[in-house]
Amino acid sequence: MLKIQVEEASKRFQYEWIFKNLNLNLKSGDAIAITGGNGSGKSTLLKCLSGSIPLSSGNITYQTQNQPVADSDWFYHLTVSAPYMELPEEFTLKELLEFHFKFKTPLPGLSIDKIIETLYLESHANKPIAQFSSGMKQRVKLGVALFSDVPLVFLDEPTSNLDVKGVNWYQELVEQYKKDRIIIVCSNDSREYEYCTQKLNLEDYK
Ligand SMILES: Nc1ncnc2c1ncn2[C@@H]1O[C@H](COP(=O)(O)OP(=O)(O)OP(=O)(O)O)[C@@H](O)[C@H]1O
Repeated sequence: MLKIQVEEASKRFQYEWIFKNLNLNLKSGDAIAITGGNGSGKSTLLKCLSGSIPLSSGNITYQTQNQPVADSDWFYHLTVSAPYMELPEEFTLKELLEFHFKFKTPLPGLSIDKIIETLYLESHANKPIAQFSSGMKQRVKLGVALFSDVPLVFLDEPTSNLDVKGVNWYQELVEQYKKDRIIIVCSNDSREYEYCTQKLNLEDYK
């Protein structure tokens, strides 16, 4: 069981406050949508929650089995799919997955071949990522995030570049793989977070 506690979290860049005094408690099984207009701070909050940038004030703590997790170890417990994250373009899909799963374990029952099949990319397994379409790259990012055996998954704009079929695929995928995890989705599109049980609007923390 993973728990995340956020207390009076505030973030500013230079003199611009992005969010102030944000409190939040999450535990395994929770799915939360972080909403707000363009530039409201969704990606910034995601980066703070995942430990990639610091808060300006306040605290974020992670606990597993009621034991605190050191900030430097948070990344073992999470994956992120986000538009600003680059995939290694020179790898083929198979090489990318083999590389990623040297560091993270796939969920039980998932092999590299099964993952490629679930991504509907069987005929592209040996093609360099550089030659993938933007929608194919997005499916790879979502797959890498959701198929890793971690208790916390961050999804920033998960359906960007996906067509209608891709959006349906995403919705079915999350439904199947959200169980017993914390899912945090940054989004302006309700199709991306219909399954979320909680919603946090960043406009409320200015
Ligand atoms: N490294 C940085 N230095 C200074 N300002 C930054 C930095 N990163 C983000 N910002 C600013 O923080 C604000 C929030 O940006 P952020 O990307 O978090 O918004 P967002 O809600 O994710 O937007 P969008 O919906 O357009 O993706 C913006 O004004 C942005 O310019």
